[in-house]
Amino acid sequence: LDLSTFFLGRPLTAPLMNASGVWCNVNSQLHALAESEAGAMVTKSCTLLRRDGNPEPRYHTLTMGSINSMGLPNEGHQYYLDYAERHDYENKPLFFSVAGLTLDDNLTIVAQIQDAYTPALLELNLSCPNVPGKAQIAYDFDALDVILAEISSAYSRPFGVKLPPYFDIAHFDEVADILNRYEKVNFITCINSIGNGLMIDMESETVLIKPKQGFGGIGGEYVLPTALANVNAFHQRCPKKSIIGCGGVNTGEHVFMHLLAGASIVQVGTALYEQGPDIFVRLKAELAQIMQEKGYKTIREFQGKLKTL
Ligand SMILES: C=Cc1c(C(=O)O)[nH]c(=O)[nH]c1=O
Repeated sequence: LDLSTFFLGRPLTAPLMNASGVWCNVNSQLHALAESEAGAMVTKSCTLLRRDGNPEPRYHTLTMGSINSMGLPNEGHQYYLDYAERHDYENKPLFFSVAGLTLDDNLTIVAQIQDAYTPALLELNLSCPNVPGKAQIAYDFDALDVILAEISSAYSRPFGVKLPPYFDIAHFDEVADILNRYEKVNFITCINSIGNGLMIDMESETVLIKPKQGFGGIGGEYVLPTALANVNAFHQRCPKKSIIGCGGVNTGEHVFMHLLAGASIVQVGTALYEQGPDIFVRLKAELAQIMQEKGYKTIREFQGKLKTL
């Protein structure tokens, strides 16, 4: 039974990795991911300089997922470049997430990744919903076009984008048209959290997190249908690009659904946050069990083969 998958010519031991921001802020967490059964891993989205992020409480577990308004806390881009230098790329590929606060910051960080000759793969995060006063780039289609043009000319290697969820077919069409104009964008990670949800504590009649009057990104089981739709929408519209699925994954069935919808790799966020890196052992076993029952020997046999009625 072959759970391995190929991504940009690289064999991965499993089509599983963390979602950026989860279990990947500091070296101890990155080391744990490197030692885990995940087939790849990604660093926390970084800014030019270190950030404390938003005031706490800024993450809360919900019955079917999570709400977060972390505010982009990270150790600054150099910290992750230092990690990328030490990472064992024979063990598993490393993705490097960047979420600069300005276009210039993004260009500065990307230039330094370029100069570092690191084998890490750039995942440009265009979808952070939690930096007060900063609208998501990927919801501003002109800004999206500009940043892709700028990064494409500043960065000589293929890269990927981390997108927020879209909820309108016209938006899938328009964003895919923009992405397809950039052949250097050779993977798309769908989805980031569903921005600016709100949950309430009945006993205290209060919001659950401190930042932004309680508004935060929603993750976990709640977002699975939206995540699958975005994976499939971009899989259909961007045939020359690979899709990395993210959103709502907590079982082998969820992994199978993301792969069937068109994902090549599946990221785990909320469930990883709650259960830790051992989750990859369980997800691999559950996916293998499902493939066994269905008579699939490799992921290629069903990947992207979602049927319609
Ligand atoms: C990079 C910031 C992000 C954050 C954050 O640091 O608040 N939370 C998310 O759910 N998605 C993000 O992209």
